[in-house]
Amino acid sequence: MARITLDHLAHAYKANPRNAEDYALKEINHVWSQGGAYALLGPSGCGKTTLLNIISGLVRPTRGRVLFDELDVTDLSTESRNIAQVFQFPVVYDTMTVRENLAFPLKNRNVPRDRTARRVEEIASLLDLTRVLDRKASNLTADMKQKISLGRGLVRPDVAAILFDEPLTVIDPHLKWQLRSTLKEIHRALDITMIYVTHDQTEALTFADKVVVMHDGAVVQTGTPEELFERPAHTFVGHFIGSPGMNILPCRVEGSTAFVGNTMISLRRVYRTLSDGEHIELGIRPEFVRLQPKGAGLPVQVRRIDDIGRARIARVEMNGRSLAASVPDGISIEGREASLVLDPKHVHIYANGHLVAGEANGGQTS
Ligand SMILES: Nc1ncnc2c1ncn2[C@@H]1O[C@H](COP(=O)(O)OP(=O)(O)OP(=O)(O)O)[C@@H](O)[C@H]1O
Repeated sequence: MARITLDHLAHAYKANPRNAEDYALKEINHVWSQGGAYALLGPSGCGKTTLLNIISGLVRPTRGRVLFDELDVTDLSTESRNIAQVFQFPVVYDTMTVRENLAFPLKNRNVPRDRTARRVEEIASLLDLTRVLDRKASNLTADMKQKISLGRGLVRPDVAAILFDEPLTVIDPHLKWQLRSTLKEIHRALDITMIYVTHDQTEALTFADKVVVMHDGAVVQTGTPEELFERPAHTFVGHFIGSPGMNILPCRVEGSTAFVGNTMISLRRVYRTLSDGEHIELGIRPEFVRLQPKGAGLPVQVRRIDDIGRARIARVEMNGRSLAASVPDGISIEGREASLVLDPKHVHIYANGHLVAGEANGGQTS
């Protein structure tokens, strides 16, 4: 079990990288605490697998170091790093029984037979595999085989960390939600550092205590699911997390007022530091925007209203830009013209994509 430190880590697949665009992974400094449950979340191509492969030792970084506790492992092979990995597709021995498959990583390391047997029973019970322990793996479904792969990853109690690379890809959708919460329970039971790579926000937010969001080769925010929702540090995080994602509107800001077109929006904070050359945007989640009949607020045109069970969401348009808003109970809109009212507590201001803290009216940054 280990704390994992990424120290000035960067990676370029091309030789002699010159500028930021040449790097698949831009410089990262990060500490994964011992025993933490982390998700590495981002769209395809953002560099997740590259980072995971650097931690596991499959890829040597162009720059920087990887430390497991105090030990520099940058030049150590995957085998000597003492980590377990679970991949997208099952890695099982078809000719062996489920019990033999689960025992394999322990047998390989000469763990005594009675300890192996106890651990296999424990892991099988956590993954609900007990009833198939003596069946041959070859006869099982892809779901079951992937559970065995998960079990093989989890069975060694002494690993520095377990790395999961999109482990639920082959799992049947109706079993996915169940396995997601099972993995979370397993993390609590085993106290091992776990890093879970996914492009699926639901998987990341269910599994992880801390989510590391990547975009275009860089970490744009590390935070709890609540922090990512309440205070996205980058417009990408606002847009990528949430369903629907955060509304982003170009604006102009003067002190504590934002101007979106001709509409003035009062802000809770004061923004004195924005400079002229920066691209300024206002971000607010649909949950904090109310659709109202035409009147005060941002003038919009309603395209449609979706009933998503727990709420009604309006899809609206403003100057060719699509936005989403909540529809309060009892509101009915005649025709297409309507207004949006923003809750100032949840309005964020971004400069060139990055959150600007602003100052509270008392003069403190917040
Ligand atoms: N072996 C390689 N050689 C050259 N470029 C690579 C190599 N592996 C990945 N890349 C590039 O590095 C970037 C990051 O890829 P990476 O696979 O790490 O992203 P990812 O977020 O894991 O995406 P996915 O979920 O699709 O695997 C991409 O632009 C990809 O094309």
